[in-house]
Amino acid sequence: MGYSAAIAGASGYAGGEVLRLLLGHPEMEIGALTAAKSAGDRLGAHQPHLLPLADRVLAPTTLEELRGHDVVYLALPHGQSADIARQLGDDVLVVDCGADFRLNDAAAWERFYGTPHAGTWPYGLPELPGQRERLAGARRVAVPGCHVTVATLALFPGLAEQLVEPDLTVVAVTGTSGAGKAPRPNLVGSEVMGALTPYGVGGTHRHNPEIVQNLTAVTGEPVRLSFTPVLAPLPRGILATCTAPLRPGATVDQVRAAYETAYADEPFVHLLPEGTWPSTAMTLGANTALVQVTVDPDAGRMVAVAALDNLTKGTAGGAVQSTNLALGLPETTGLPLAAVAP
Ligand SMILES: NC(=O)C1=CN([C@@H]2O[C@H](COP(=O)(O)OP(=O)(O)OC[C@H]3O[C@@H](n4cnc5c(N)ncnc54)[C@H](OP(=O)(O)O)[C@@H]3O)[C@@H](O)[C@H]2O)C=CC1
Ligand SMILES: CC(=O)N[C@@H](CCC(=O)OP(=O)(O)O)C(=O)O
Repeated sequence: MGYSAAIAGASGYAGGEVLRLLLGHPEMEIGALTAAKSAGDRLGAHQPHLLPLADRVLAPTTLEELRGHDVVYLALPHGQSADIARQLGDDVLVVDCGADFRLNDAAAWERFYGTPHAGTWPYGLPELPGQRERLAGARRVAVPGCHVTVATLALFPGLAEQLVEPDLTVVAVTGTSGAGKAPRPNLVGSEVMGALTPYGVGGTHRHNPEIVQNLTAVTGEPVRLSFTPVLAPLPRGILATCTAPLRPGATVDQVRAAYETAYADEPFVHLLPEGTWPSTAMTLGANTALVQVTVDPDAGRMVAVAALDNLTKGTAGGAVQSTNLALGLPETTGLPLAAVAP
């Protein structure tokens, strides 16, 4: 074992998925596990699927518990990461699954999160152009939001090759685990089961500025985005349907070639064979994003669809992938390519 890792927020969904992946990671030893009101409980009371760790006891989330590890994963509610991260030394790799350090633009942060901006860290989406270089050797990583990962991967190759106008629509159907474990009125079983429900409609969802940030960096032009998330009665998974107007003269062959080139060497992002469309079920538990793209000639638009597991490639898998890059390990170490089916 090369590195020790502490996990803050180990009783939550994101922390639990980080732990599931680290249990299969040959270079990682699992150190402190911390929580807030669950401190003092057995991990097994909150994560019964993580049998090898069931008898570990959750500690309070304090500096004393977290320091002394090579890597600290923060899987805490928004706004809880900055204080802890500030106190951990620069020799520690801190990987934040929350939003605190994702945005460059302090005004956008304050508009969507309503608190002062904590800062900006290297962004944990290795597939974005130039990002692997920024993650190599990093000591701080901001893991993207799950809707942001799926929308960015669905759209960036077409934008990067200037085949579509930066005037985007994204409708992302998402499973309920994206909302975390804390109970919410619209997330009780009888409200969710048998229903599809939009939320964060009309440009109000906090992932809007993060998607725009990523795609503006790719195009170098201002990006207009209409993003609508839809809650679905699934525990895991996001399916994003994304469209953009074709630029004059752009063809379906050029669009397909752009995606083939962008993803040819990617270990975790796969362009499916023509005619096969992604489904969330193809990605469950795997660190994969599956993509398909075509052109709707009557609408004059590119249509790109991507699926991933919000807890794996959408959070914890992205976190471990970025950890591998930051530590100089092979990027794929410990990360599953095979999903669970049916
Ligand atoms: N779920 C997802 O798909 C994704 C989640 N994320 C991000 O990951 C982070 C965690 O989300 P998720 O796991 O879903 O949330 P959960 O509600 O499932 O878990 C939250 C965790 O944080 C702990 N916690 C709560 N308040 C505090 C506090 N004040 N100090 C220390 N620990 C605290 C909880 O402990 P206790 O049990 O004791 O309350 C629990 O372990 C969030 O920032 C989220 O936005 C990012 C991408 C996707
Ligand atoms: C179903 C659901 O509520 N999903 C969450 C996605 C959470 C996520 O990706 O994480 P961050 O909160 O870290 O950005 C949402 O839309 O807010």
